Amino acid sequence: MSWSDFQYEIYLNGLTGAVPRLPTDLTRLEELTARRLGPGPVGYVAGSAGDGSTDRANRTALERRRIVPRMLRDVRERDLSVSLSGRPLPAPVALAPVGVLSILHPDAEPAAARAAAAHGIPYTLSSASSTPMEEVAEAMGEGERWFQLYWPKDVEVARSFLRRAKAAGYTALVVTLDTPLLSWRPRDLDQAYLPFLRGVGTANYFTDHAFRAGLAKPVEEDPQAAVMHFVAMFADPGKTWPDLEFLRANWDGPIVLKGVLHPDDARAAAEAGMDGVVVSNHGGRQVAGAIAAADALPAVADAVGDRLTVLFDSGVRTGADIAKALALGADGVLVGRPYAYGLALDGQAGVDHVIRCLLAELDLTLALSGHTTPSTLTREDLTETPPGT
Ligand SMILES: Cc1cc2nc3c(=O)[nH]c(=O)nc-3n(C[C@H](O)[C@H](O)[C@H](O)COP(=O)(O)O)c2cc1C
Ligand SMILES: O=C(O)C(=O)c1ccccc1
Repeated sequence: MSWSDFQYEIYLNGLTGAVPRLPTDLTRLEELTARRLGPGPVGYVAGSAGDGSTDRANRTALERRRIVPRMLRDVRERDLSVSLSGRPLPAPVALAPVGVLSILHPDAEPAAARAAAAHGIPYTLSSASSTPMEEVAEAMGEGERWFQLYWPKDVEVARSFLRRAKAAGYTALVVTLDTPLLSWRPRDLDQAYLPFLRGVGTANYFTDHAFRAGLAKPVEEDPQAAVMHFVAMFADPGKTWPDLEFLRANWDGPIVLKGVLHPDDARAAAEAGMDGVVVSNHGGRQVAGAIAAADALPAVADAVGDRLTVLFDSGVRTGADIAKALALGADGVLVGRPYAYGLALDGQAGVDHVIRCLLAELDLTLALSGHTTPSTLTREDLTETPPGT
């Protein structure tokens, strides 16, 4: 079975007049979602920080890199599987943590988790999910189960989350560093729309005994106060590098730091005993004016690629984008908004569609560029068009 069999499946279905329910060019999903959903939810998902310049730069930085295909290399047999920190994966792709998915579809996180599990692709559950982590863990099946931690101010809640995640069978911890505060997001500000203030994205907190212990009244009696407590404690702008010892001491699996853009921060992650980094600017949602993630990737890969697993996200929309990220030094990529739109448009089937499109296109991109495995892609396979041309 090859990932690109999906291509033939689509053509064969076409013989009976059927066409795919969603477009196979995933860059079209945002516009379709915008037509389907209200302006609040779509603004929240599609929006980004400030003037949107980093969001756009993420795409431009990938588009400026062009693949230089090689010919006559026998590409009949291909294998997309990789090993990340010694764990085998069927392809160098995972679903990024995206909080509050119930604003997009009632089936929310469990649907995304099931779609990923059906392909053996890791799903990263956000701390700010609309469904408690235990319930989503069930939906993830027996493969990898990644949990993303927003590192709370309250150390008891942090401890409790790590304990619960371990008990629920999560295999890796993804700690997001770039969101100690929520950024300036004009699309949300102009609509006065924030999901948490409407009680979405708090499921892990409201079910947590340590969180509940910090409330004057039970959540059920004063939900508004519970929401305000969540907003005040879900992240901590006071944390510094030595605090990572707490995570190492309280989590005995792999730890990946998400939101690293400077090679010195990547080196600090290695020195702190971390297992990996995600080169990411949070899909342009945090620092408007930040470096494009693809522009930051090569220096981080050079600094720690031999010591840490280097993952990448922010701007991946096509199989070719994945190939480019791998060529720039990533071991794997996370995909954010595309699967969120897939969920919004067609629930679990929509997420399945997004995964199949990305992996089929990656398989074909590799083959047509002269590769049979992700591991042979290097910077030599890319050219870079100077900015502004
Ligand atoms: C609606 C939305 C919610 C997000 N929630 C989280 C989150 O809870 N935790 C986190 O670490 N990242 C979160 N992210 C960032 C993604 O994990 C990822 O870094 C980003 O979406 C990648 O960029 P892309 O959307 O261009 O693929 C969120 C992104 C979006 C669009
Ligand atoms: O919106 C986001 O980008 C995000 O990361 C987030 C932060 C807090 C709660 C839910 C999602």
